[in-house]
Amino acid sequence: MEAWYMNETDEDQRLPHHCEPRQDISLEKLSDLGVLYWHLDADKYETDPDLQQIRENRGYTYTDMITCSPDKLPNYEDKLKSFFEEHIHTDEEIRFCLEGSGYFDVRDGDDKWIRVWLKKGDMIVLPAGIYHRFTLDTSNYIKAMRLFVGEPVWTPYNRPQDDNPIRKEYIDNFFKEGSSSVEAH
Ligand SMILES: CSCCC(=O)/C(O)=C/O
Ligand SMILES: [Fe+2]
Repeated sequence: MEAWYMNETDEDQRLPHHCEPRQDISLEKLSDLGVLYWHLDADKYETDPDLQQIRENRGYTYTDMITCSPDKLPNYEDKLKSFFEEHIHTDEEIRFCLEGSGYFDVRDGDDKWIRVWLKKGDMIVLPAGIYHRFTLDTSNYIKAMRLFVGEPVWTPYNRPQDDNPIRKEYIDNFFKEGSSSVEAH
């Protein structure tokens, strides 16, 4: 997994959008934003004890698969457009990349975009309430496992969501005085 601050030019969203010079982001910085990461064996996902352990620890009872590519995803253009609208969810968004790759963009505490490049074997958790979006990269292909606690609710709430209780809870947990990420700096 690689992550970096984005340049916010109008270039194609599928390009990397590195700053010049590039500004890489550590896993620690991502965890300060509530973003969790593991690298697992994507070829063993059906029997992998490490994946099983994460599912048990975090209560991920539901799984399904999504393939995003022009020929595999129904309503491809509309779906990709809506994935790239900045939004939050009221639950975690959990994705485990089994094939291909794609970009999850998340906002940091200063409202800057961090681009997280998810590749085969990478598993990411975006916390409820974090502003984010998704795009394919130039490979135009990702197959991912989607995990969820209980019955899935995929509803996106597009920005602005400043009065949404889940957004407020996210801010309180990660950016208010006394929260773990603020104390760490
Ligand atoms: C590779 S999963 C597609 C993106 C998605 O499901 C989502 O909800 C983005 O926010
Ligand atoms: Fe999302």
